[in-house]
Amino acid sequence: MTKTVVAVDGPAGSGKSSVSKAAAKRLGFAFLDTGAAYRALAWHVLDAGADPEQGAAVIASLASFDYSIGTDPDGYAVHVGETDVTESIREPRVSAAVSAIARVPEVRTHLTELFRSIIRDTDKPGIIVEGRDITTVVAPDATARILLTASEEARMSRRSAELATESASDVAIALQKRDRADSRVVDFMTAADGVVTVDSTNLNFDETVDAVLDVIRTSQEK
Ligand SMILES: Nc1ncnc2c1ncn2[C@@H]1O[C@H](COP(=O)(O)OP(=O)(O)O)[C@@H](O)[C@H]1O
Ligand SMILES: Nc1ccn([C@@H]2O[C@H](COP(=O)(O)OP(=O)(O)O)[C@@H](O)[C@H]2O)c(=O)n1
Repeated sequence: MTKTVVAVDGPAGSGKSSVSKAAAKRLGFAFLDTGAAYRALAWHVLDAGADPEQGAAVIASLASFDYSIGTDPDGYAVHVGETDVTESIREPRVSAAVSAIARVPEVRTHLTELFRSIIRDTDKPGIIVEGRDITTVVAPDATARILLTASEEARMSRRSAELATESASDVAIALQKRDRADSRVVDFMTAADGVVTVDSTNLNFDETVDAVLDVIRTSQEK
């Protein structure tokens, strides 16, 4: 049986991770959070005391980047070497550093290869892969390709509801800044040819999961 690959892209806070995870659980599929890898590399660069703005230092750190991530949608751990970084990669200092390392072409090539090998190796009937360039670069031949969007206002209020320790305005500013920096590298605000847009602005969580499952079902029938 051929493996179903589902590619999901979109801006920060659009629901990529939570919605993809829920859809993967419903389908018995694996789930891959590619943003976690970019975050883990940013963590690794900071941990080594290197400057994430220095492309050469970031490229040099790839050699010692011993990364692993689980693909179980019920819970996955992210490791760099022996260190469990599942929680620490969500810290604001990592979020603030990640766009700088993500714009280095050598980083993108390295991580794209890693994602493709994880997709190849999964033993589940399918995998949902979410990020910024999955529909266009990592898996342009995916069975289903989805751009998950939501208004900036909805994305910011969802994200600030999650991060109780920070003020809503700090979260909003950081999110806008990261989206702006990221969209200079990859276009995740407009759907490429053949990519289906799911706008979750006026959908609740379950309705968004259902909309994504519908797109997957329709693509599998083709
Ligand atoms: N349609 C929706 N309606 C309400 N809340 C949502 C919806 N989709 C996602 N969320 C919530 O928004 C927050 C951000 O979602 P997340 O999956 O982390 O986004 P992303 O991975 O795109 O950054 C999460 O708390 C999630 O539960
Ligand atoms: N496919 C991807 C995924 C993430 N990224 C980068 O990784 C960062 C973190 O991604 P994420 O998906 O964890 O971010 P959130 O949208 O969940 O906050 C993004 O801000 C991008 O800089 C990327 O460049 N390409």
